[in-house]
Amino acid sequence: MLVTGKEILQDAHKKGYAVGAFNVNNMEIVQAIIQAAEETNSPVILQASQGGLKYAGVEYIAAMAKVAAEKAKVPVAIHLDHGTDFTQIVKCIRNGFTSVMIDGSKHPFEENIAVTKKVVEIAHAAGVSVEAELGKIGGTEDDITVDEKDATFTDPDEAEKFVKETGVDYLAIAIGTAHGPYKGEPKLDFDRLKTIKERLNMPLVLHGSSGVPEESIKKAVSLGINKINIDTDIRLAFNGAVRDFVKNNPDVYDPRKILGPAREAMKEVIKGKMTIFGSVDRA
Ligand SMILES: O=C(COP(=O)(O)O)N(O)CCCOP(=O)(O)O
Ligand SMILES: [Zn+2]
Repeated sequence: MLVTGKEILQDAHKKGYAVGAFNVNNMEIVQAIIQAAEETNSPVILQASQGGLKYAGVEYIAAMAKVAAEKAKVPVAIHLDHGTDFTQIVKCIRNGFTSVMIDGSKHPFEENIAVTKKVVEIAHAAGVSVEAELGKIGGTEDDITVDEKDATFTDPDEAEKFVKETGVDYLAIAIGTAHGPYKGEPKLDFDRLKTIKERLNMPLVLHGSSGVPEESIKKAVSLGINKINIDTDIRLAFNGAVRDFVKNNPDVYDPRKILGPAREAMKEVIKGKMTIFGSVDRA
């Protein structure tokens, strides 16, 4: 059933588990996520970045996600990931998204507060939940690039002021993760996470979670992470399955036969994440 991000994440926050937020760019990815959620009885967040909306069109993403959510036997929220453009954010709200991220992390602190407050006001008026970002999460994906040196961790004092002044529902924090594939093993600042959780006592979000070792993810969940963003690991599962199939079936040209195994491979990866996050049987 279609719910807001806040409904899903408040439960996760209260009971100490995390919910996967998986990026969608086409029908097979949407189906893989929903199948994984139903097979594990997990709540789940379908999310699209601005890059994903550019690729598929907001109407297509919204239509697929709404059908999927309304038919699903588990709670599903539809989330805009890394929204930076106010018009785009309003467009998502008008298209039925139940959660939006305003990523003001590239602005100075006071400006991040200002842009975030503006989105909270309009989103809450429409019954839509809001995620914001404080501190800079490094790494590269299609539309997001933050150099290592510019990646700055979230300051607990600033986080307290930020949340009080903006009224956001959940906060993406920078504690050592980065978007996209890792070169070495990411070292997460768990002490910082613990302090921020104690000070804010609200749902927290981890970006750049693909490739983070399982024990680090479990420790982050135990210390208060409740929404975990995954994109790269889904891309890698899709990519591997398609390449394998095409290599082994050079004469097959039916997209259903090529994309079907990719859907299955993505589903298995996503079910594994839900187990690690602790969202299994929480629906
Ligand atoms: O935090 C994450 C996922 O990080 P991961 O890929 O490292 O799992 N995200 O917000 C996904 C960002 C995807 O952006 P784009 O569609 O522009 O490439
Ligand atoms: Zn992200």
